[in-house]
Amino acid sequence: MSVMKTVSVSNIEKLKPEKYYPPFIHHHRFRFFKRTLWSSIFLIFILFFFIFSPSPSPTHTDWEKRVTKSARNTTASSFTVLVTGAAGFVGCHVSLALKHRGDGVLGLDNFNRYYDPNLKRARRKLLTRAGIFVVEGDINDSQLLRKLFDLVPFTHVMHLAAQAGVRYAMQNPSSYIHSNVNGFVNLLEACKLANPQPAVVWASSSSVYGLNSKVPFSEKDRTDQPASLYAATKKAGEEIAHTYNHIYGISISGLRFFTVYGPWGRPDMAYFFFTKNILKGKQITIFESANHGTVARDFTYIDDIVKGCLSALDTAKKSTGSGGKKKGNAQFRIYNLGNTSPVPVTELVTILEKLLKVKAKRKVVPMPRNGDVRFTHANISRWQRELGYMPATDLKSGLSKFVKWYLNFYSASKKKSV
Ligand SMILES: O=C(O)[C@H]1O[C@H](OP(=O)(O)OP(=O)(O)OC[C@H]2O[C@@H](n3ccc(=O)[nH]c3=O)[C@H](O)[C@@H]2O)[C@H](O)[C@@H](O)[C@@H]1O
Repeated sequence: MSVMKTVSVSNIEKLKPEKYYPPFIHHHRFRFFKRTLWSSIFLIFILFFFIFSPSPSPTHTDWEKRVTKSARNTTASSFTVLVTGAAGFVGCHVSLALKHRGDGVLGLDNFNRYYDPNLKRARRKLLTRAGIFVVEGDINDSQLLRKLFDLVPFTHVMHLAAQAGVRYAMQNPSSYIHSNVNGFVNLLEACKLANPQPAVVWASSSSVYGLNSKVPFSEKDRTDQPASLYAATKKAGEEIAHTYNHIYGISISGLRFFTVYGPWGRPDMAYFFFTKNILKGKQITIFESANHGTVARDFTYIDDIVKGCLSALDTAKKSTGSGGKKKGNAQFRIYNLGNTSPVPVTELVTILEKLLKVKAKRKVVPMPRNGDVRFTHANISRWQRELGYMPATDLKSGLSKFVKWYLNFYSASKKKSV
């Protein structure tokens, strides 16, 4: 008002177009400007968020749907199987075979870094294509296991998750206890409480025969002199399995695998890294026993092992307990799954040389004290008699299939990375 008084009318006329505003209007304009600015910034931020944020992670219900869909079987008489270690070598093959014949399969794998996780992820791609969902998680995670058992009434658990490898046990002993002892107990705890209780088929190892010298190894032979911590944890697994069978009525079948090899195999195994090194022109170290003695293995081809696993699942009887209570004696079995035809490691190298058409740079050294045993040889009469199967693949044919896969897989990955 005071301003109005001191300014003449003609001056006012002049001032108007020059935008004279009283102070309160100035104040409003400034607030309005500030608000608009902040709203625009906010809007831009929201826009950016929607445009550039990664696609939303699946909701919990999506995850549950994937779990139940994957585990759905095609006929009422087929199985619903939880396969632990599904992204592993044997796990991947067994999962595919089960799905192929109409069983519902849910995979579980922790994708650890013991060997190249890219290979595990490539195996997972195969499984996904076949309609198998692999849950990324550890068998030590009780909450996760409980959730899976709540969602799916598994009829069977094919337990193949483990810390594998004989020699690595000297570098990382606790990983063997973590997976092969703690993990196994944790899984059996979940099976014990499940309703219905599933029948469990799991992978033990030929290494439980340890320092035994009587061949071929029979399931009736002693298994109390393991040569490695790996073997000791597998032996512990067999005893733990017996306890859960005895107290809780879980039907359990242990399969003693004999040096399994084949396509999609494990890079930590000799046949695999020998192939890699022979192709690269690198030296390979071949162990020999005392007095230039032969070191040999009863190498068993993956397809034969898969058939062994499936026949063990097919002949597994139901568990008798429920909700942690035993209602009667349950089935307890152990089988050797071997080829029953041991081959010296030197011979394995000769076969690889022929298949790869490259001469290996061999260095023969005395077998270090690393947990390895001199030889393995399976007596498989029980497998034949009770599961009705005989392995059908000799080392030469099996390695030929492996080499074909190896060359294909790694030349394809190389092309992709270029
Ligand atoms: O059958 C089994 O129970 C076991 O078979 C394999 O263990 P292994 O038989 O020792 O297989 P590799 O590690 O592939 O060794 C095969 C042979 O090559 C020999 N070898 C290994 C490494 C090397 O540098 N040089 C060498 O001569 C070993 O002494 C052995 O005789 C697996 O690694 C174990 O996980 C499995 O449980």
